Amino acid sequence: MASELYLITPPRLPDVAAFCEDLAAALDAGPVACLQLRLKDVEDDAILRAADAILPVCHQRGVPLLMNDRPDLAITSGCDGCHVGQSDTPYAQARKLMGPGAQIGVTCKNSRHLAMEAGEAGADYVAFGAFFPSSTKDETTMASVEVLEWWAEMMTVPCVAIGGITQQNCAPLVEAGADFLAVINAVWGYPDGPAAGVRAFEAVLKG
Ligand SMILES: Cc1ncc(COP(=O)(O)OP(=O)(O)O)c(N)n1
Ligand SMILES: Cc1nc(C(=O)O)sc1CCOP(=O)(O)O
Ligand SMILES: [Mg+2]
Repeated sequence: MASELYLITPPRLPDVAAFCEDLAAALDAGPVACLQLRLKDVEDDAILRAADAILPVCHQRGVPLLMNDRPDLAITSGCDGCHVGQSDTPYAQARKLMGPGAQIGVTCKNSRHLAMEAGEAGADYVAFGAFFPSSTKDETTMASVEVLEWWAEMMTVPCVAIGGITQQNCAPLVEAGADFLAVINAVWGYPDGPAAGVRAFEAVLKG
């Protein structure tokens, strides 16, 4: 069983140019399956400027960029897809806006029902979490490893695990069958820098 790294940006990017240097180093350090641009409480203009700078860094390395929350901004900025939560644009509307070629994922917390609904509707992945307390996001629903095991055994739609995941605690999620581990702080806040954070995940994930 193999899991891949799904990287998410920090929630604020005060210096986008400096972030792009860190991002390039991180993507060059080891395998990253995709990047999600997740800026919270930030003006649309700033999100679009960030996407403009980040997109070439990703695409030069063959890494798709997904926009969090906002399929409309995903389209404007040329992102490859988007991630929507249960309080965001509904999946069906996101798909209608972005079209069949976009990669669209849906937050399903710890709910088999939400995941089956999203999977049947055509989501490219379902996301379960939070598996551990997160220093990035306070308000989360805790998820169990069992929901991952059940999904991985029963379904073919890929599943993402998120929430407080680190190089040290991710092994049970990998064993449970998570296709992707979505990570913020364990890479961007890694003591030796983001590139070292990606390398540390690579070492764990390749077993
Ligand atoms: C891969 C992935 N999984 C879950 C989330 C959380 O989405 P949501 O519940 O909409 O919360 P916010 O991220 O918008 O705060 C995610 N972004 N990515
Ligand atoms: C964005 C997000 N969504 C979550 C959920 O449970 O749906 S947890 C989370 C934060 C993930 O960041 P970190 O890897 O730093 O914990
Ligand atoms: Mg959201």
